[in-house]
Amino acid sequence: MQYVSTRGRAPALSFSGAVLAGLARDGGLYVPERWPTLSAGEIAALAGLPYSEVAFRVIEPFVGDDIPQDALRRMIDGAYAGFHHPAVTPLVQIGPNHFLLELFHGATIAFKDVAMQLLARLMDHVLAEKGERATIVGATSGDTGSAAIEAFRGRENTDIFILFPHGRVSDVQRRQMTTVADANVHAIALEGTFDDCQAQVKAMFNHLAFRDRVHLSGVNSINWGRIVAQVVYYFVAATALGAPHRKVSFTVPTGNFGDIFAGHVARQMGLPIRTLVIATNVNDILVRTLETGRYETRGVSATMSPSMDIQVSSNFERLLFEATGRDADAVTAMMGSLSQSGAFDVPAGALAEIRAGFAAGRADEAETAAAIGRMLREADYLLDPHTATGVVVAERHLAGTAPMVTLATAHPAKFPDAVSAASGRHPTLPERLGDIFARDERQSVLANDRGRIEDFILGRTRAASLGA
Ligand SMILES: Cc1ncc(COP(=O)(O)O)c(C=O)c1O
Ligand SMILES: N[C@@H](CCOP(=O)(O)O)C(=O)O
Repeated sequence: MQYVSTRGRAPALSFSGAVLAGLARDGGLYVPERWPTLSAGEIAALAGLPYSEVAFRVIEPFVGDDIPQDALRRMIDGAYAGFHHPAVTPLVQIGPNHFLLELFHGATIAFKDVAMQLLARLMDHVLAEKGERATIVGATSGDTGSAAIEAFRGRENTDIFILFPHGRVSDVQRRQMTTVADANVHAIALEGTFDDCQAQVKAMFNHLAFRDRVHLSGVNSINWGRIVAQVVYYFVAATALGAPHRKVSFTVPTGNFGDIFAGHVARQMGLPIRTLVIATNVNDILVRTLETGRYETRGVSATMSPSMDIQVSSNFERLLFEATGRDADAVTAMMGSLSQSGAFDVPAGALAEIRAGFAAGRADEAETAAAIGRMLREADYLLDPHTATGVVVAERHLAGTAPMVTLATAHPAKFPDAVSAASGRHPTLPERLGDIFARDERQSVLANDRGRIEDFILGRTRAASLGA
């Protein structure tokens, strides 16, 4: 399987190449040259299998002969052995036709662990095969960073630098990043927003001399390795609810559009998904885009679901590529307009295509808080604020016979202040994180300046000497 860039001007790469590259050299995102499909029989056979077996069957067609099958199996088994629930991503019913897919049973109690645990193993494998080291950079609004640090800490072949918006993540999220003592881990509090962090990461990728010198690689959902691992749980949930014999809908709390794009991939592979519902907080650029056809950035507002306080939603580029019939020139023009003027218009045909497969809705702060309180009273279930936005929006789309699965993307204890204010109940941190407030913190506060960030990385990465 080869991977092509959404901007059409970077060389096609193998699976390993796309995973190591992160962002394509033309600024685009890698997607497979075609979608592998599973037949209805193959999908039906997934029901009830262990999570890691489903993962192998879903991921293997994207890898092909690039990684030996036994090595891929070992990495998948290792990635999910450490989860704290036997089902890895269990389903919980919260209403007559409404289910939560709990994605927070990994080490850092957010959905990012599901993909990051595998991505770290894939990268380690590929780097070891090549005898290389890499410098990993990532931008986080709180959850990607902690999951990435946990997955890459202490690994010999990688140094990891995570940029998070100074003062805009929860205390638990920050401490998950700043209390890790391993020498290859660097937590950078950037003076800016998440969008600034993400823009700096992309700028470093587009600074080719720096990129090559430090063997830059990325762990955000711009990396195809993240998306492919997230496709798996759509199959797990849908087959548990009767797919392929009946359709299932999903509501996805959305920011960077990686998680819901994974749902789109599952559908392209043959999983009968009725609707993919995009749920946002008041940072609702995607909802406005579906309503008006114009993608237009505005100032970002701080909310009780900070991981979704995002304006530039990276993976939407992958959907635009799909919806324009893989027209790389059209995508390049839209992304050019976005970086120049902060906006672009989605062509009418592409917009119709997107609207056919996706719905979208926003939940404001009051609605989100009310949902947290109500779910505790009615279902004795404590939602985290991101999941709560999903529940609010999902409830508007429950009509019909297809079961609705809302992705529960984080554990409420990651956001204790917001959750206790909304519900009156203080969520308890799982025991494995119990000492997080007793550990020493280590972070570097940096200005929002690419030169300063690159100097910081050059002074600390072990990959630079190899690439110099
Ligand atoms: C808890 C939580 N929910 C939802 C999201 C949004 O996911 P995505 O960026 O894949 O759209 C994020 C951040 O990515 C998150 O950390
Ligand atoms: N909400 C995310 C933002 C980055 O998303 P990613 O999926 O592209 O890594 C976070 O928690 O950091």
